[in-house]
Formats: sequence, C-alpha cells, structure tokens
Amino acid sequence: MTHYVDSEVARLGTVLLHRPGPELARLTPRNNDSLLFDAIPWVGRAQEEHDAFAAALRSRGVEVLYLADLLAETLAVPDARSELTEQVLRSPRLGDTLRARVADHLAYLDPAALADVFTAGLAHEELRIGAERPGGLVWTLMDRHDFVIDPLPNLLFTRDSSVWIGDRVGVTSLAMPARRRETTLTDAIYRYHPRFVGTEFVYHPGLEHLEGGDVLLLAPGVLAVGVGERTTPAGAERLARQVFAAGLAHTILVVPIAQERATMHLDTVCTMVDVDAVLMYPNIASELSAYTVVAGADGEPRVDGPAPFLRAAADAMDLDQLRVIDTGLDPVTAEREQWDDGNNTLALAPRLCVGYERNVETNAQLERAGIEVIAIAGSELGSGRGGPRCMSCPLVREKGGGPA
Ligand SMILES: NC(=[NH2+])NCCC[C@H](N)C(=O)O
Repeated sequence: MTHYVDSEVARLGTVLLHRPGPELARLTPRNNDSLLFDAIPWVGRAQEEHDAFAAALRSRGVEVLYLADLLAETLAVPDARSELTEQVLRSPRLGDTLRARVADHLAYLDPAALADVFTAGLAHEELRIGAERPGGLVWTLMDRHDFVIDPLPNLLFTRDSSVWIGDRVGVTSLAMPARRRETTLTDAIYRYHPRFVGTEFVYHPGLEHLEGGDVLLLAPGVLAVGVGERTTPAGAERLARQVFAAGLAHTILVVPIAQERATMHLDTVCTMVDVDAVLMYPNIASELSAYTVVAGADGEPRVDGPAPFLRAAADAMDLDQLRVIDTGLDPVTAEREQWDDGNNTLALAPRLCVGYERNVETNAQLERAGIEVIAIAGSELGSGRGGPRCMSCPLVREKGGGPA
C-alpha cells in the first residue's frame, strides 16, 4: 500500500477520519474550555453529521479509514498494546496504588474496548474500587468529576496529529496539553498497524511544536507552515530541516498568524481549492506575510523575507499569481464565517471541495469562482472549532499536484 500526498488539491484517494464517539460525551460546562470546545455538542447529531461527511467522501470515490478501527487493530499487536498501556500508566497524576488499579482494569479489555478507553478516557466512577481493591490516597482525594485517564475529544480533528508529506508521515508535536496524548495513538498506529509497516517518519512528537493544521502542501515541493498559537518558529525550522534532509520539498514558506483562538492554525484562514487558487479570510489575506526558507548549500535552512504571502507563494510555486477567493463580502459576515470554519475546506480534487453548509456567503463565493462545494451540516461538529479540513488527514492523493 503506497500512501503519498504532495499537494492540497490533487484527487483524494484515502483519508483518515475519526467518527466522534464517547469522548465527546465527556464534555461538560466545567471542562469544555480546557478541552478546547466552545460548546457542549449533541453527540448523536454530531455522529450523524460526521457520517454524512464520510458518505459524501465515499460517494466521490474516497477511501475512508477510521482512527478507532485502526487503533483497535493496532492494539491487537502485543507490543503496541503494552507500549500504549505503559504510556497511559506513566502519568505522574496516578500514584502507585491507583496505577495498579488502572493496570488491572486495562488488562482485561479486548482491543476495541481498550481503544475506547484510550480515546474516551476513564472517569472516576468507572473504575471498580472496593475494600479488596482500594484506590488509595489519589483515588480518595480525587474530585468526582476528574478523569483517571483524560478523554481526547479533539481526536475528531485528525488533521492535526499527523501529516503526510510525500511518502512519509509526520507524527506531530501538539502544543495544547489537552491534545498531547493524541499523538501516542497516531504514532502507534503508524508504527504497528500492518497497513503501515515500513512507513518512514518525517516528524516525531518529541520534537518542537508542530500541528498538521498549520501545514499546507501548496504544490509538490512547496510547503507553507503557519506559526502562531500552535506551531512555533522552532517547529517550522525543525520541519524544514527534516523535509530538506529527506528531499521532500525545496521551499518552505513560514507564515506568521495571530496567536488567537480564531486563527489557531493556518488552515483556519487559508485553504487551497485549485492548483492555483486559495480561499482566504479577507480581513487578513492582504496582511499575511511569509519568510521563504530553502536548503542552503551547507544543509542549513536559509531564510529570506518577509514578503507578502501571496507573492512568495506564487513565486515558490512557479505561478504568475495565485488566485484568491475571499470569504465574504462584508467584514462582519466574513468574520462570522471564518469563525465557523468557512475557510476550512477540504479539496477532493481541483475545483471540488467540502465545506460547511452554514457558510452561505463563502460557499456562494466559491461557486461563483467555479469551485464546486459539497455542503455538509456541521452545527455540532463545528463546536470544537474545526471544519472539513481539520477533520481529515489525507493519506493518498494523486501524485504531482493534480491536473491544472
Ligand atoms: N486544523 C485545525 N484547524 N484544527 C482545529 C482544531 C480544533 C481543536 N478544538 C483545537 O483547539 O485544537
């Protein structure tokens, strides 16, 4: 099986999704902020919306892989099971007594049930504690609302925890504490699942912070990397080194974005919808700048700039110019639709993308520009602040960036 991605828009072959499940049911008004959700999603409806998203992809010939299936299959591999279990048990919050109870609990679960615990976490009351099986001081003093193992509701956004560049996978280094454990799962899947045996890695979770939502494969050999709330300049520099060393790209455009929730990743303000067209949030489109990083003769990344992002991108991509489709006609609509992930489209092929139906203006702008939009419902899915691009990690796209 060859997994290969060298652009944002070439025909999509295979994608990794995570169907939201019990981990979303862990969200409460007490914890939703720290778990990076802006509301409490209705889980059943979120699942319906997600199923419709997956169905839309399949109807266009895309193979959909589910993270929970891959994880359960991975956990059937004994080394993967023991490694992931050890990682969870290593949490310094547990203490030895509680750690032993959790270890007993996990030992009896079949791979699918264990995958459930690794994604949905373990609540205080879900652990069987009694006279014969005391929970110890940590269990006794734990707030009833605390988790013994934290849930990972942001697994929904598969874009961020791994990114394929060429035939290599980058397992990223997530910045927010609520998301860090996600990459223990993606890392294990890519190392142990039979489908991925032999895959080479271009990034590891122990490296400087880098999230997939910040990485755009503008064209074969050209990457854009947003630096802001999630990806640090050090992460961008590290990716540049790794990518140059592996010969996966010749140019990396490093794009500073505001360190705010509304612009947490580059893909919240800019996504590609054609080989030479980007969808961009107009309130910042003209202000975005880029530093161009190329491999120097000595292997050291060489930095140039800043220059306006659109200019730098067109130059790196060898285009006269990049077409810009802006998301909204008036600033208020633009701001509302940017917040609701209007800019966060997933291209299935050049001029064909998936977007949230609620972003009426944005989608109309796209259609006017000759881009077909498959509109999906996202009232519940969007409560985690992520759109179709955030919710998908492409594993296979047609090589060479796709036909013009
Ligand atoms: N690629 C993206 N824009 N991902 C959106 C991630 C949203 C998620 N709630 C977070 O804060 O991390």
